[in-house]
Amino acid sequence: MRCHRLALSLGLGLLVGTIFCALWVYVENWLPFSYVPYYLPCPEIFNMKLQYQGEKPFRPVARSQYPQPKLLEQRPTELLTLTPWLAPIVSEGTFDPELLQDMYQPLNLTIGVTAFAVGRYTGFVRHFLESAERFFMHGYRVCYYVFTDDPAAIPRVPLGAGRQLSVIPVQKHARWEEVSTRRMETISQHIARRAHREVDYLFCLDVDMVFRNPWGPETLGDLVAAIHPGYYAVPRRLFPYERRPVSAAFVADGEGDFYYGGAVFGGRVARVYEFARGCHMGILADKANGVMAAWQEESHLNRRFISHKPSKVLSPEYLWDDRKPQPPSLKLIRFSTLDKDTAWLRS
Ligand SMILES: CC(=O)N[C@H]1[C@@H](OP(=O)(O)OP(=O)(O)OC[C@H]2O[C@@H](n3ccc(=O)[nH]c3=O)[C@H](O)[C@@H]2O)O[C@H](CO)[C@H](O)[C@@H]1O
Ligand SMILES: [Mn+2]
Repeated sequence: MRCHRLALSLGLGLLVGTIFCALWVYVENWLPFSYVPYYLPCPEIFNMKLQYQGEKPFRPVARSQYPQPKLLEQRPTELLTLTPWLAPIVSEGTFDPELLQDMYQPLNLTIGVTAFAVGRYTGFVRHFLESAERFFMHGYRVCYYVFTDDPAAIPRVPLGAGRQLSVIPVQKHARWEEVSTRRMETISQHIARRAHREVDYLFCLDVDMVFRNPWGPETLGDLVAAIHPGYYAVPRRLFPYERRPVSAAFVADGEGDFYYGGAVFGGRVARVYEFARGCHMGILADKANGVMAAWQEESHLNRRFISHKPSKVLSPEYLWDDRKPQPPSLKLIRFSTLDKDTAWLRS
């Protein structure tokens, strides 16, 4: 009998103990535990859990038929300031340079520039760099990446504080179209290998050009395109897009926003990587089919900007051509193509 009672009380004790433990674990989960000293104003913030919603993947624009935005829409001397997808179109008078300077300077940004100088194009580097030192992103850290087949021919232009030049050897291709087109491949590889660690923003520029007026933080954006000086007042059916459906750069009639120049594009380094890589993919697809697009990588760039809209558009102030007279709609020229002997350069 005694034995029976002992076993019963032991079992009961075990049951009570188990219930107590389970209750404790349950209650402990509900107790707001905190390692935060009492003097913090709102310790409960440390016990709050954020419900992260995975970042939505970017989807290319699928709709292709809609009215063309016109740069000279309002009055012949006034440029459009906003695209239909709400990207600012940057031109003199649309921004306050001092305000932008105050906003961007404390961010301590580094801006990269790529320029290719292959073959006789090495002759442009001095003028390009000297004018950039005068006008490009004044007061910011700048990394110039000059890609060349002849490093010895690149002049050592004196650079301002916080500005540096890297000369990167590249292979020379026999045809100039190949040199121009291969830039997309080289740029994306260079970003992946190196530039993504060194710069916040990257601009990819033609080297046969010169800066004539300030180019500042107003140009910074996620993905930046520049309107080509030859086609800013032209209906889009006359844009020199690639029109053969066999090419990956094909653009149908009735598609397109602005015709952008291949001489200027840029943005946040990660976005430039995606962009240049995408263009390179199109170029590779064309190559596999034995096709060279009408304006080489510029055709692929234009194709891609239709589905991957730029978040900021630079007016032709940022991509002008010295061979054209300055129109009344442009208050100043900031970056311009030099008059050059194309046949000699490319021979
Ligand atoms: C204003 C504008 O949008 N210009 C575009 C246009 O003509 P462009 O006549 O301006 O092309 P271009 O002769 O300047 O070549 C483009 C760039 O490739 C480099 N390069 C080219 C050839 C060479 O032998 N060595 C060399 O280094 C150099 O950096 C040059 O600036 O069409 C080209 C493709 O056909 C590019 O899309 C250019 O960006
Ligand atoms: Mn050029």
